[in-house]
Amino acid sequence: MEHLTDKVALVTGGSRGIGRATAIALAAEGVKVAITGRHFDSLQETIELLETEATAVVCDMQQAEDIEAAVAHTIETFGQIDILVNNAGIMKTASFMETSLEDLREMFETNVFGMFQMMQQVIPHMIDRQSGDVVNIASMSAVNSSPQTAAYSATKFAVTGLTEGMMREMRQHNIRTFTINPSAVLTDLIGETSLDPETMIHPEDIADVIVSQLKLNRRTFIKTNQIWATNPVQK
Ligand SMILES: NC(=O)C1=CN([C@@H]2O[C@H](COP(=O)(O)OP(=O)(O)OC[C@H]3O[C@@H](n4cnc5c(N)ncnc54)[C@H](O)[C@@H]3O)[C@@H](O)[C@H]2O)C=CC1
Ligand SMILES: CC(=O)C(C)=O
Repeated sequence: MEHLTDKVALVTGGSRGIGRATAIALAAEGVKVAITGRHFDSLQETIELLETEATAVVCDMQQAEDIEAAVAHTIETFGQIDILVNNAGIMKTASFMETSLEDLREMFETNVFGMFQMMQQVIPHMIDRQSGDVVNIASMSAVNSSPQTAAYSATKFAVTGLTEGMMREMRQHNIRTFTINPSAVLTDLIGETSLDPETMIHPEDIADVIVSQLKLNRRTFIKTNQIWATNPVQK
């Protein structure tokens, strides 16, 4: 297994949920962490939980200049980026006929275009160093689409396509790319559910999967996974 100590990670959407749990888990491994999000105060709350060198940058994934600045800040602060965790995302649910074009656009802006721009900013640094790990959070909604989530699913199917093609181009540079497909995780994004929270996946479980995959010997990686709750029960 690889050690992650002294590597540098940039985690988007680090203010809560899966992003915060991932930042905490990476920090516990000795990784230096930069987190991004839209609100300074909630980013600061995460920073206080990190037992490592850490920095926070306000960055709206819908703004290209914010993404550029966040990457520049991370490189200035830590000198490199070894691990990019593309986690920031939004979900708006509605029946197909009630889905507005505006909501579809907003989800694509954050979940796909933001991720695309973040990768285009970070990957050149990884190519220069002939090493790097990109972790893209897709979803089980990238595998199956369902009533009420056609538009969200479309963004996550797009994440899969974007990620796989990029991965096939970049592995010649020793850049590993992991697509993570969780089913329902207990976070603000999922909101109220009919499931007993204790039986759902918790954000820390996803963080554990990410850390364990990153620790694999660099000659190998898990291209895509599917993370399910073992026995989700109704409340
Ligand atoms: N919670 C769930 O059941 C599942 C979530 N996912 C994915 O996991 C990722 C993280 O979601 P959760 O932690 O569950 O949600 P969350 O709502 O708790 O956290 C989302 C994070 O993304 C950030 N974010 C949203 N829009 C942004 C923008 N325009 N610019 C910058 N940051 C922005 C938020 O501020 C927050 O930090 C998302 O990509 C989501 O689609 C995937 C499968 C299941
Ligand atoms: C929210 C989400 O992406 C699920 C339940 O797969």
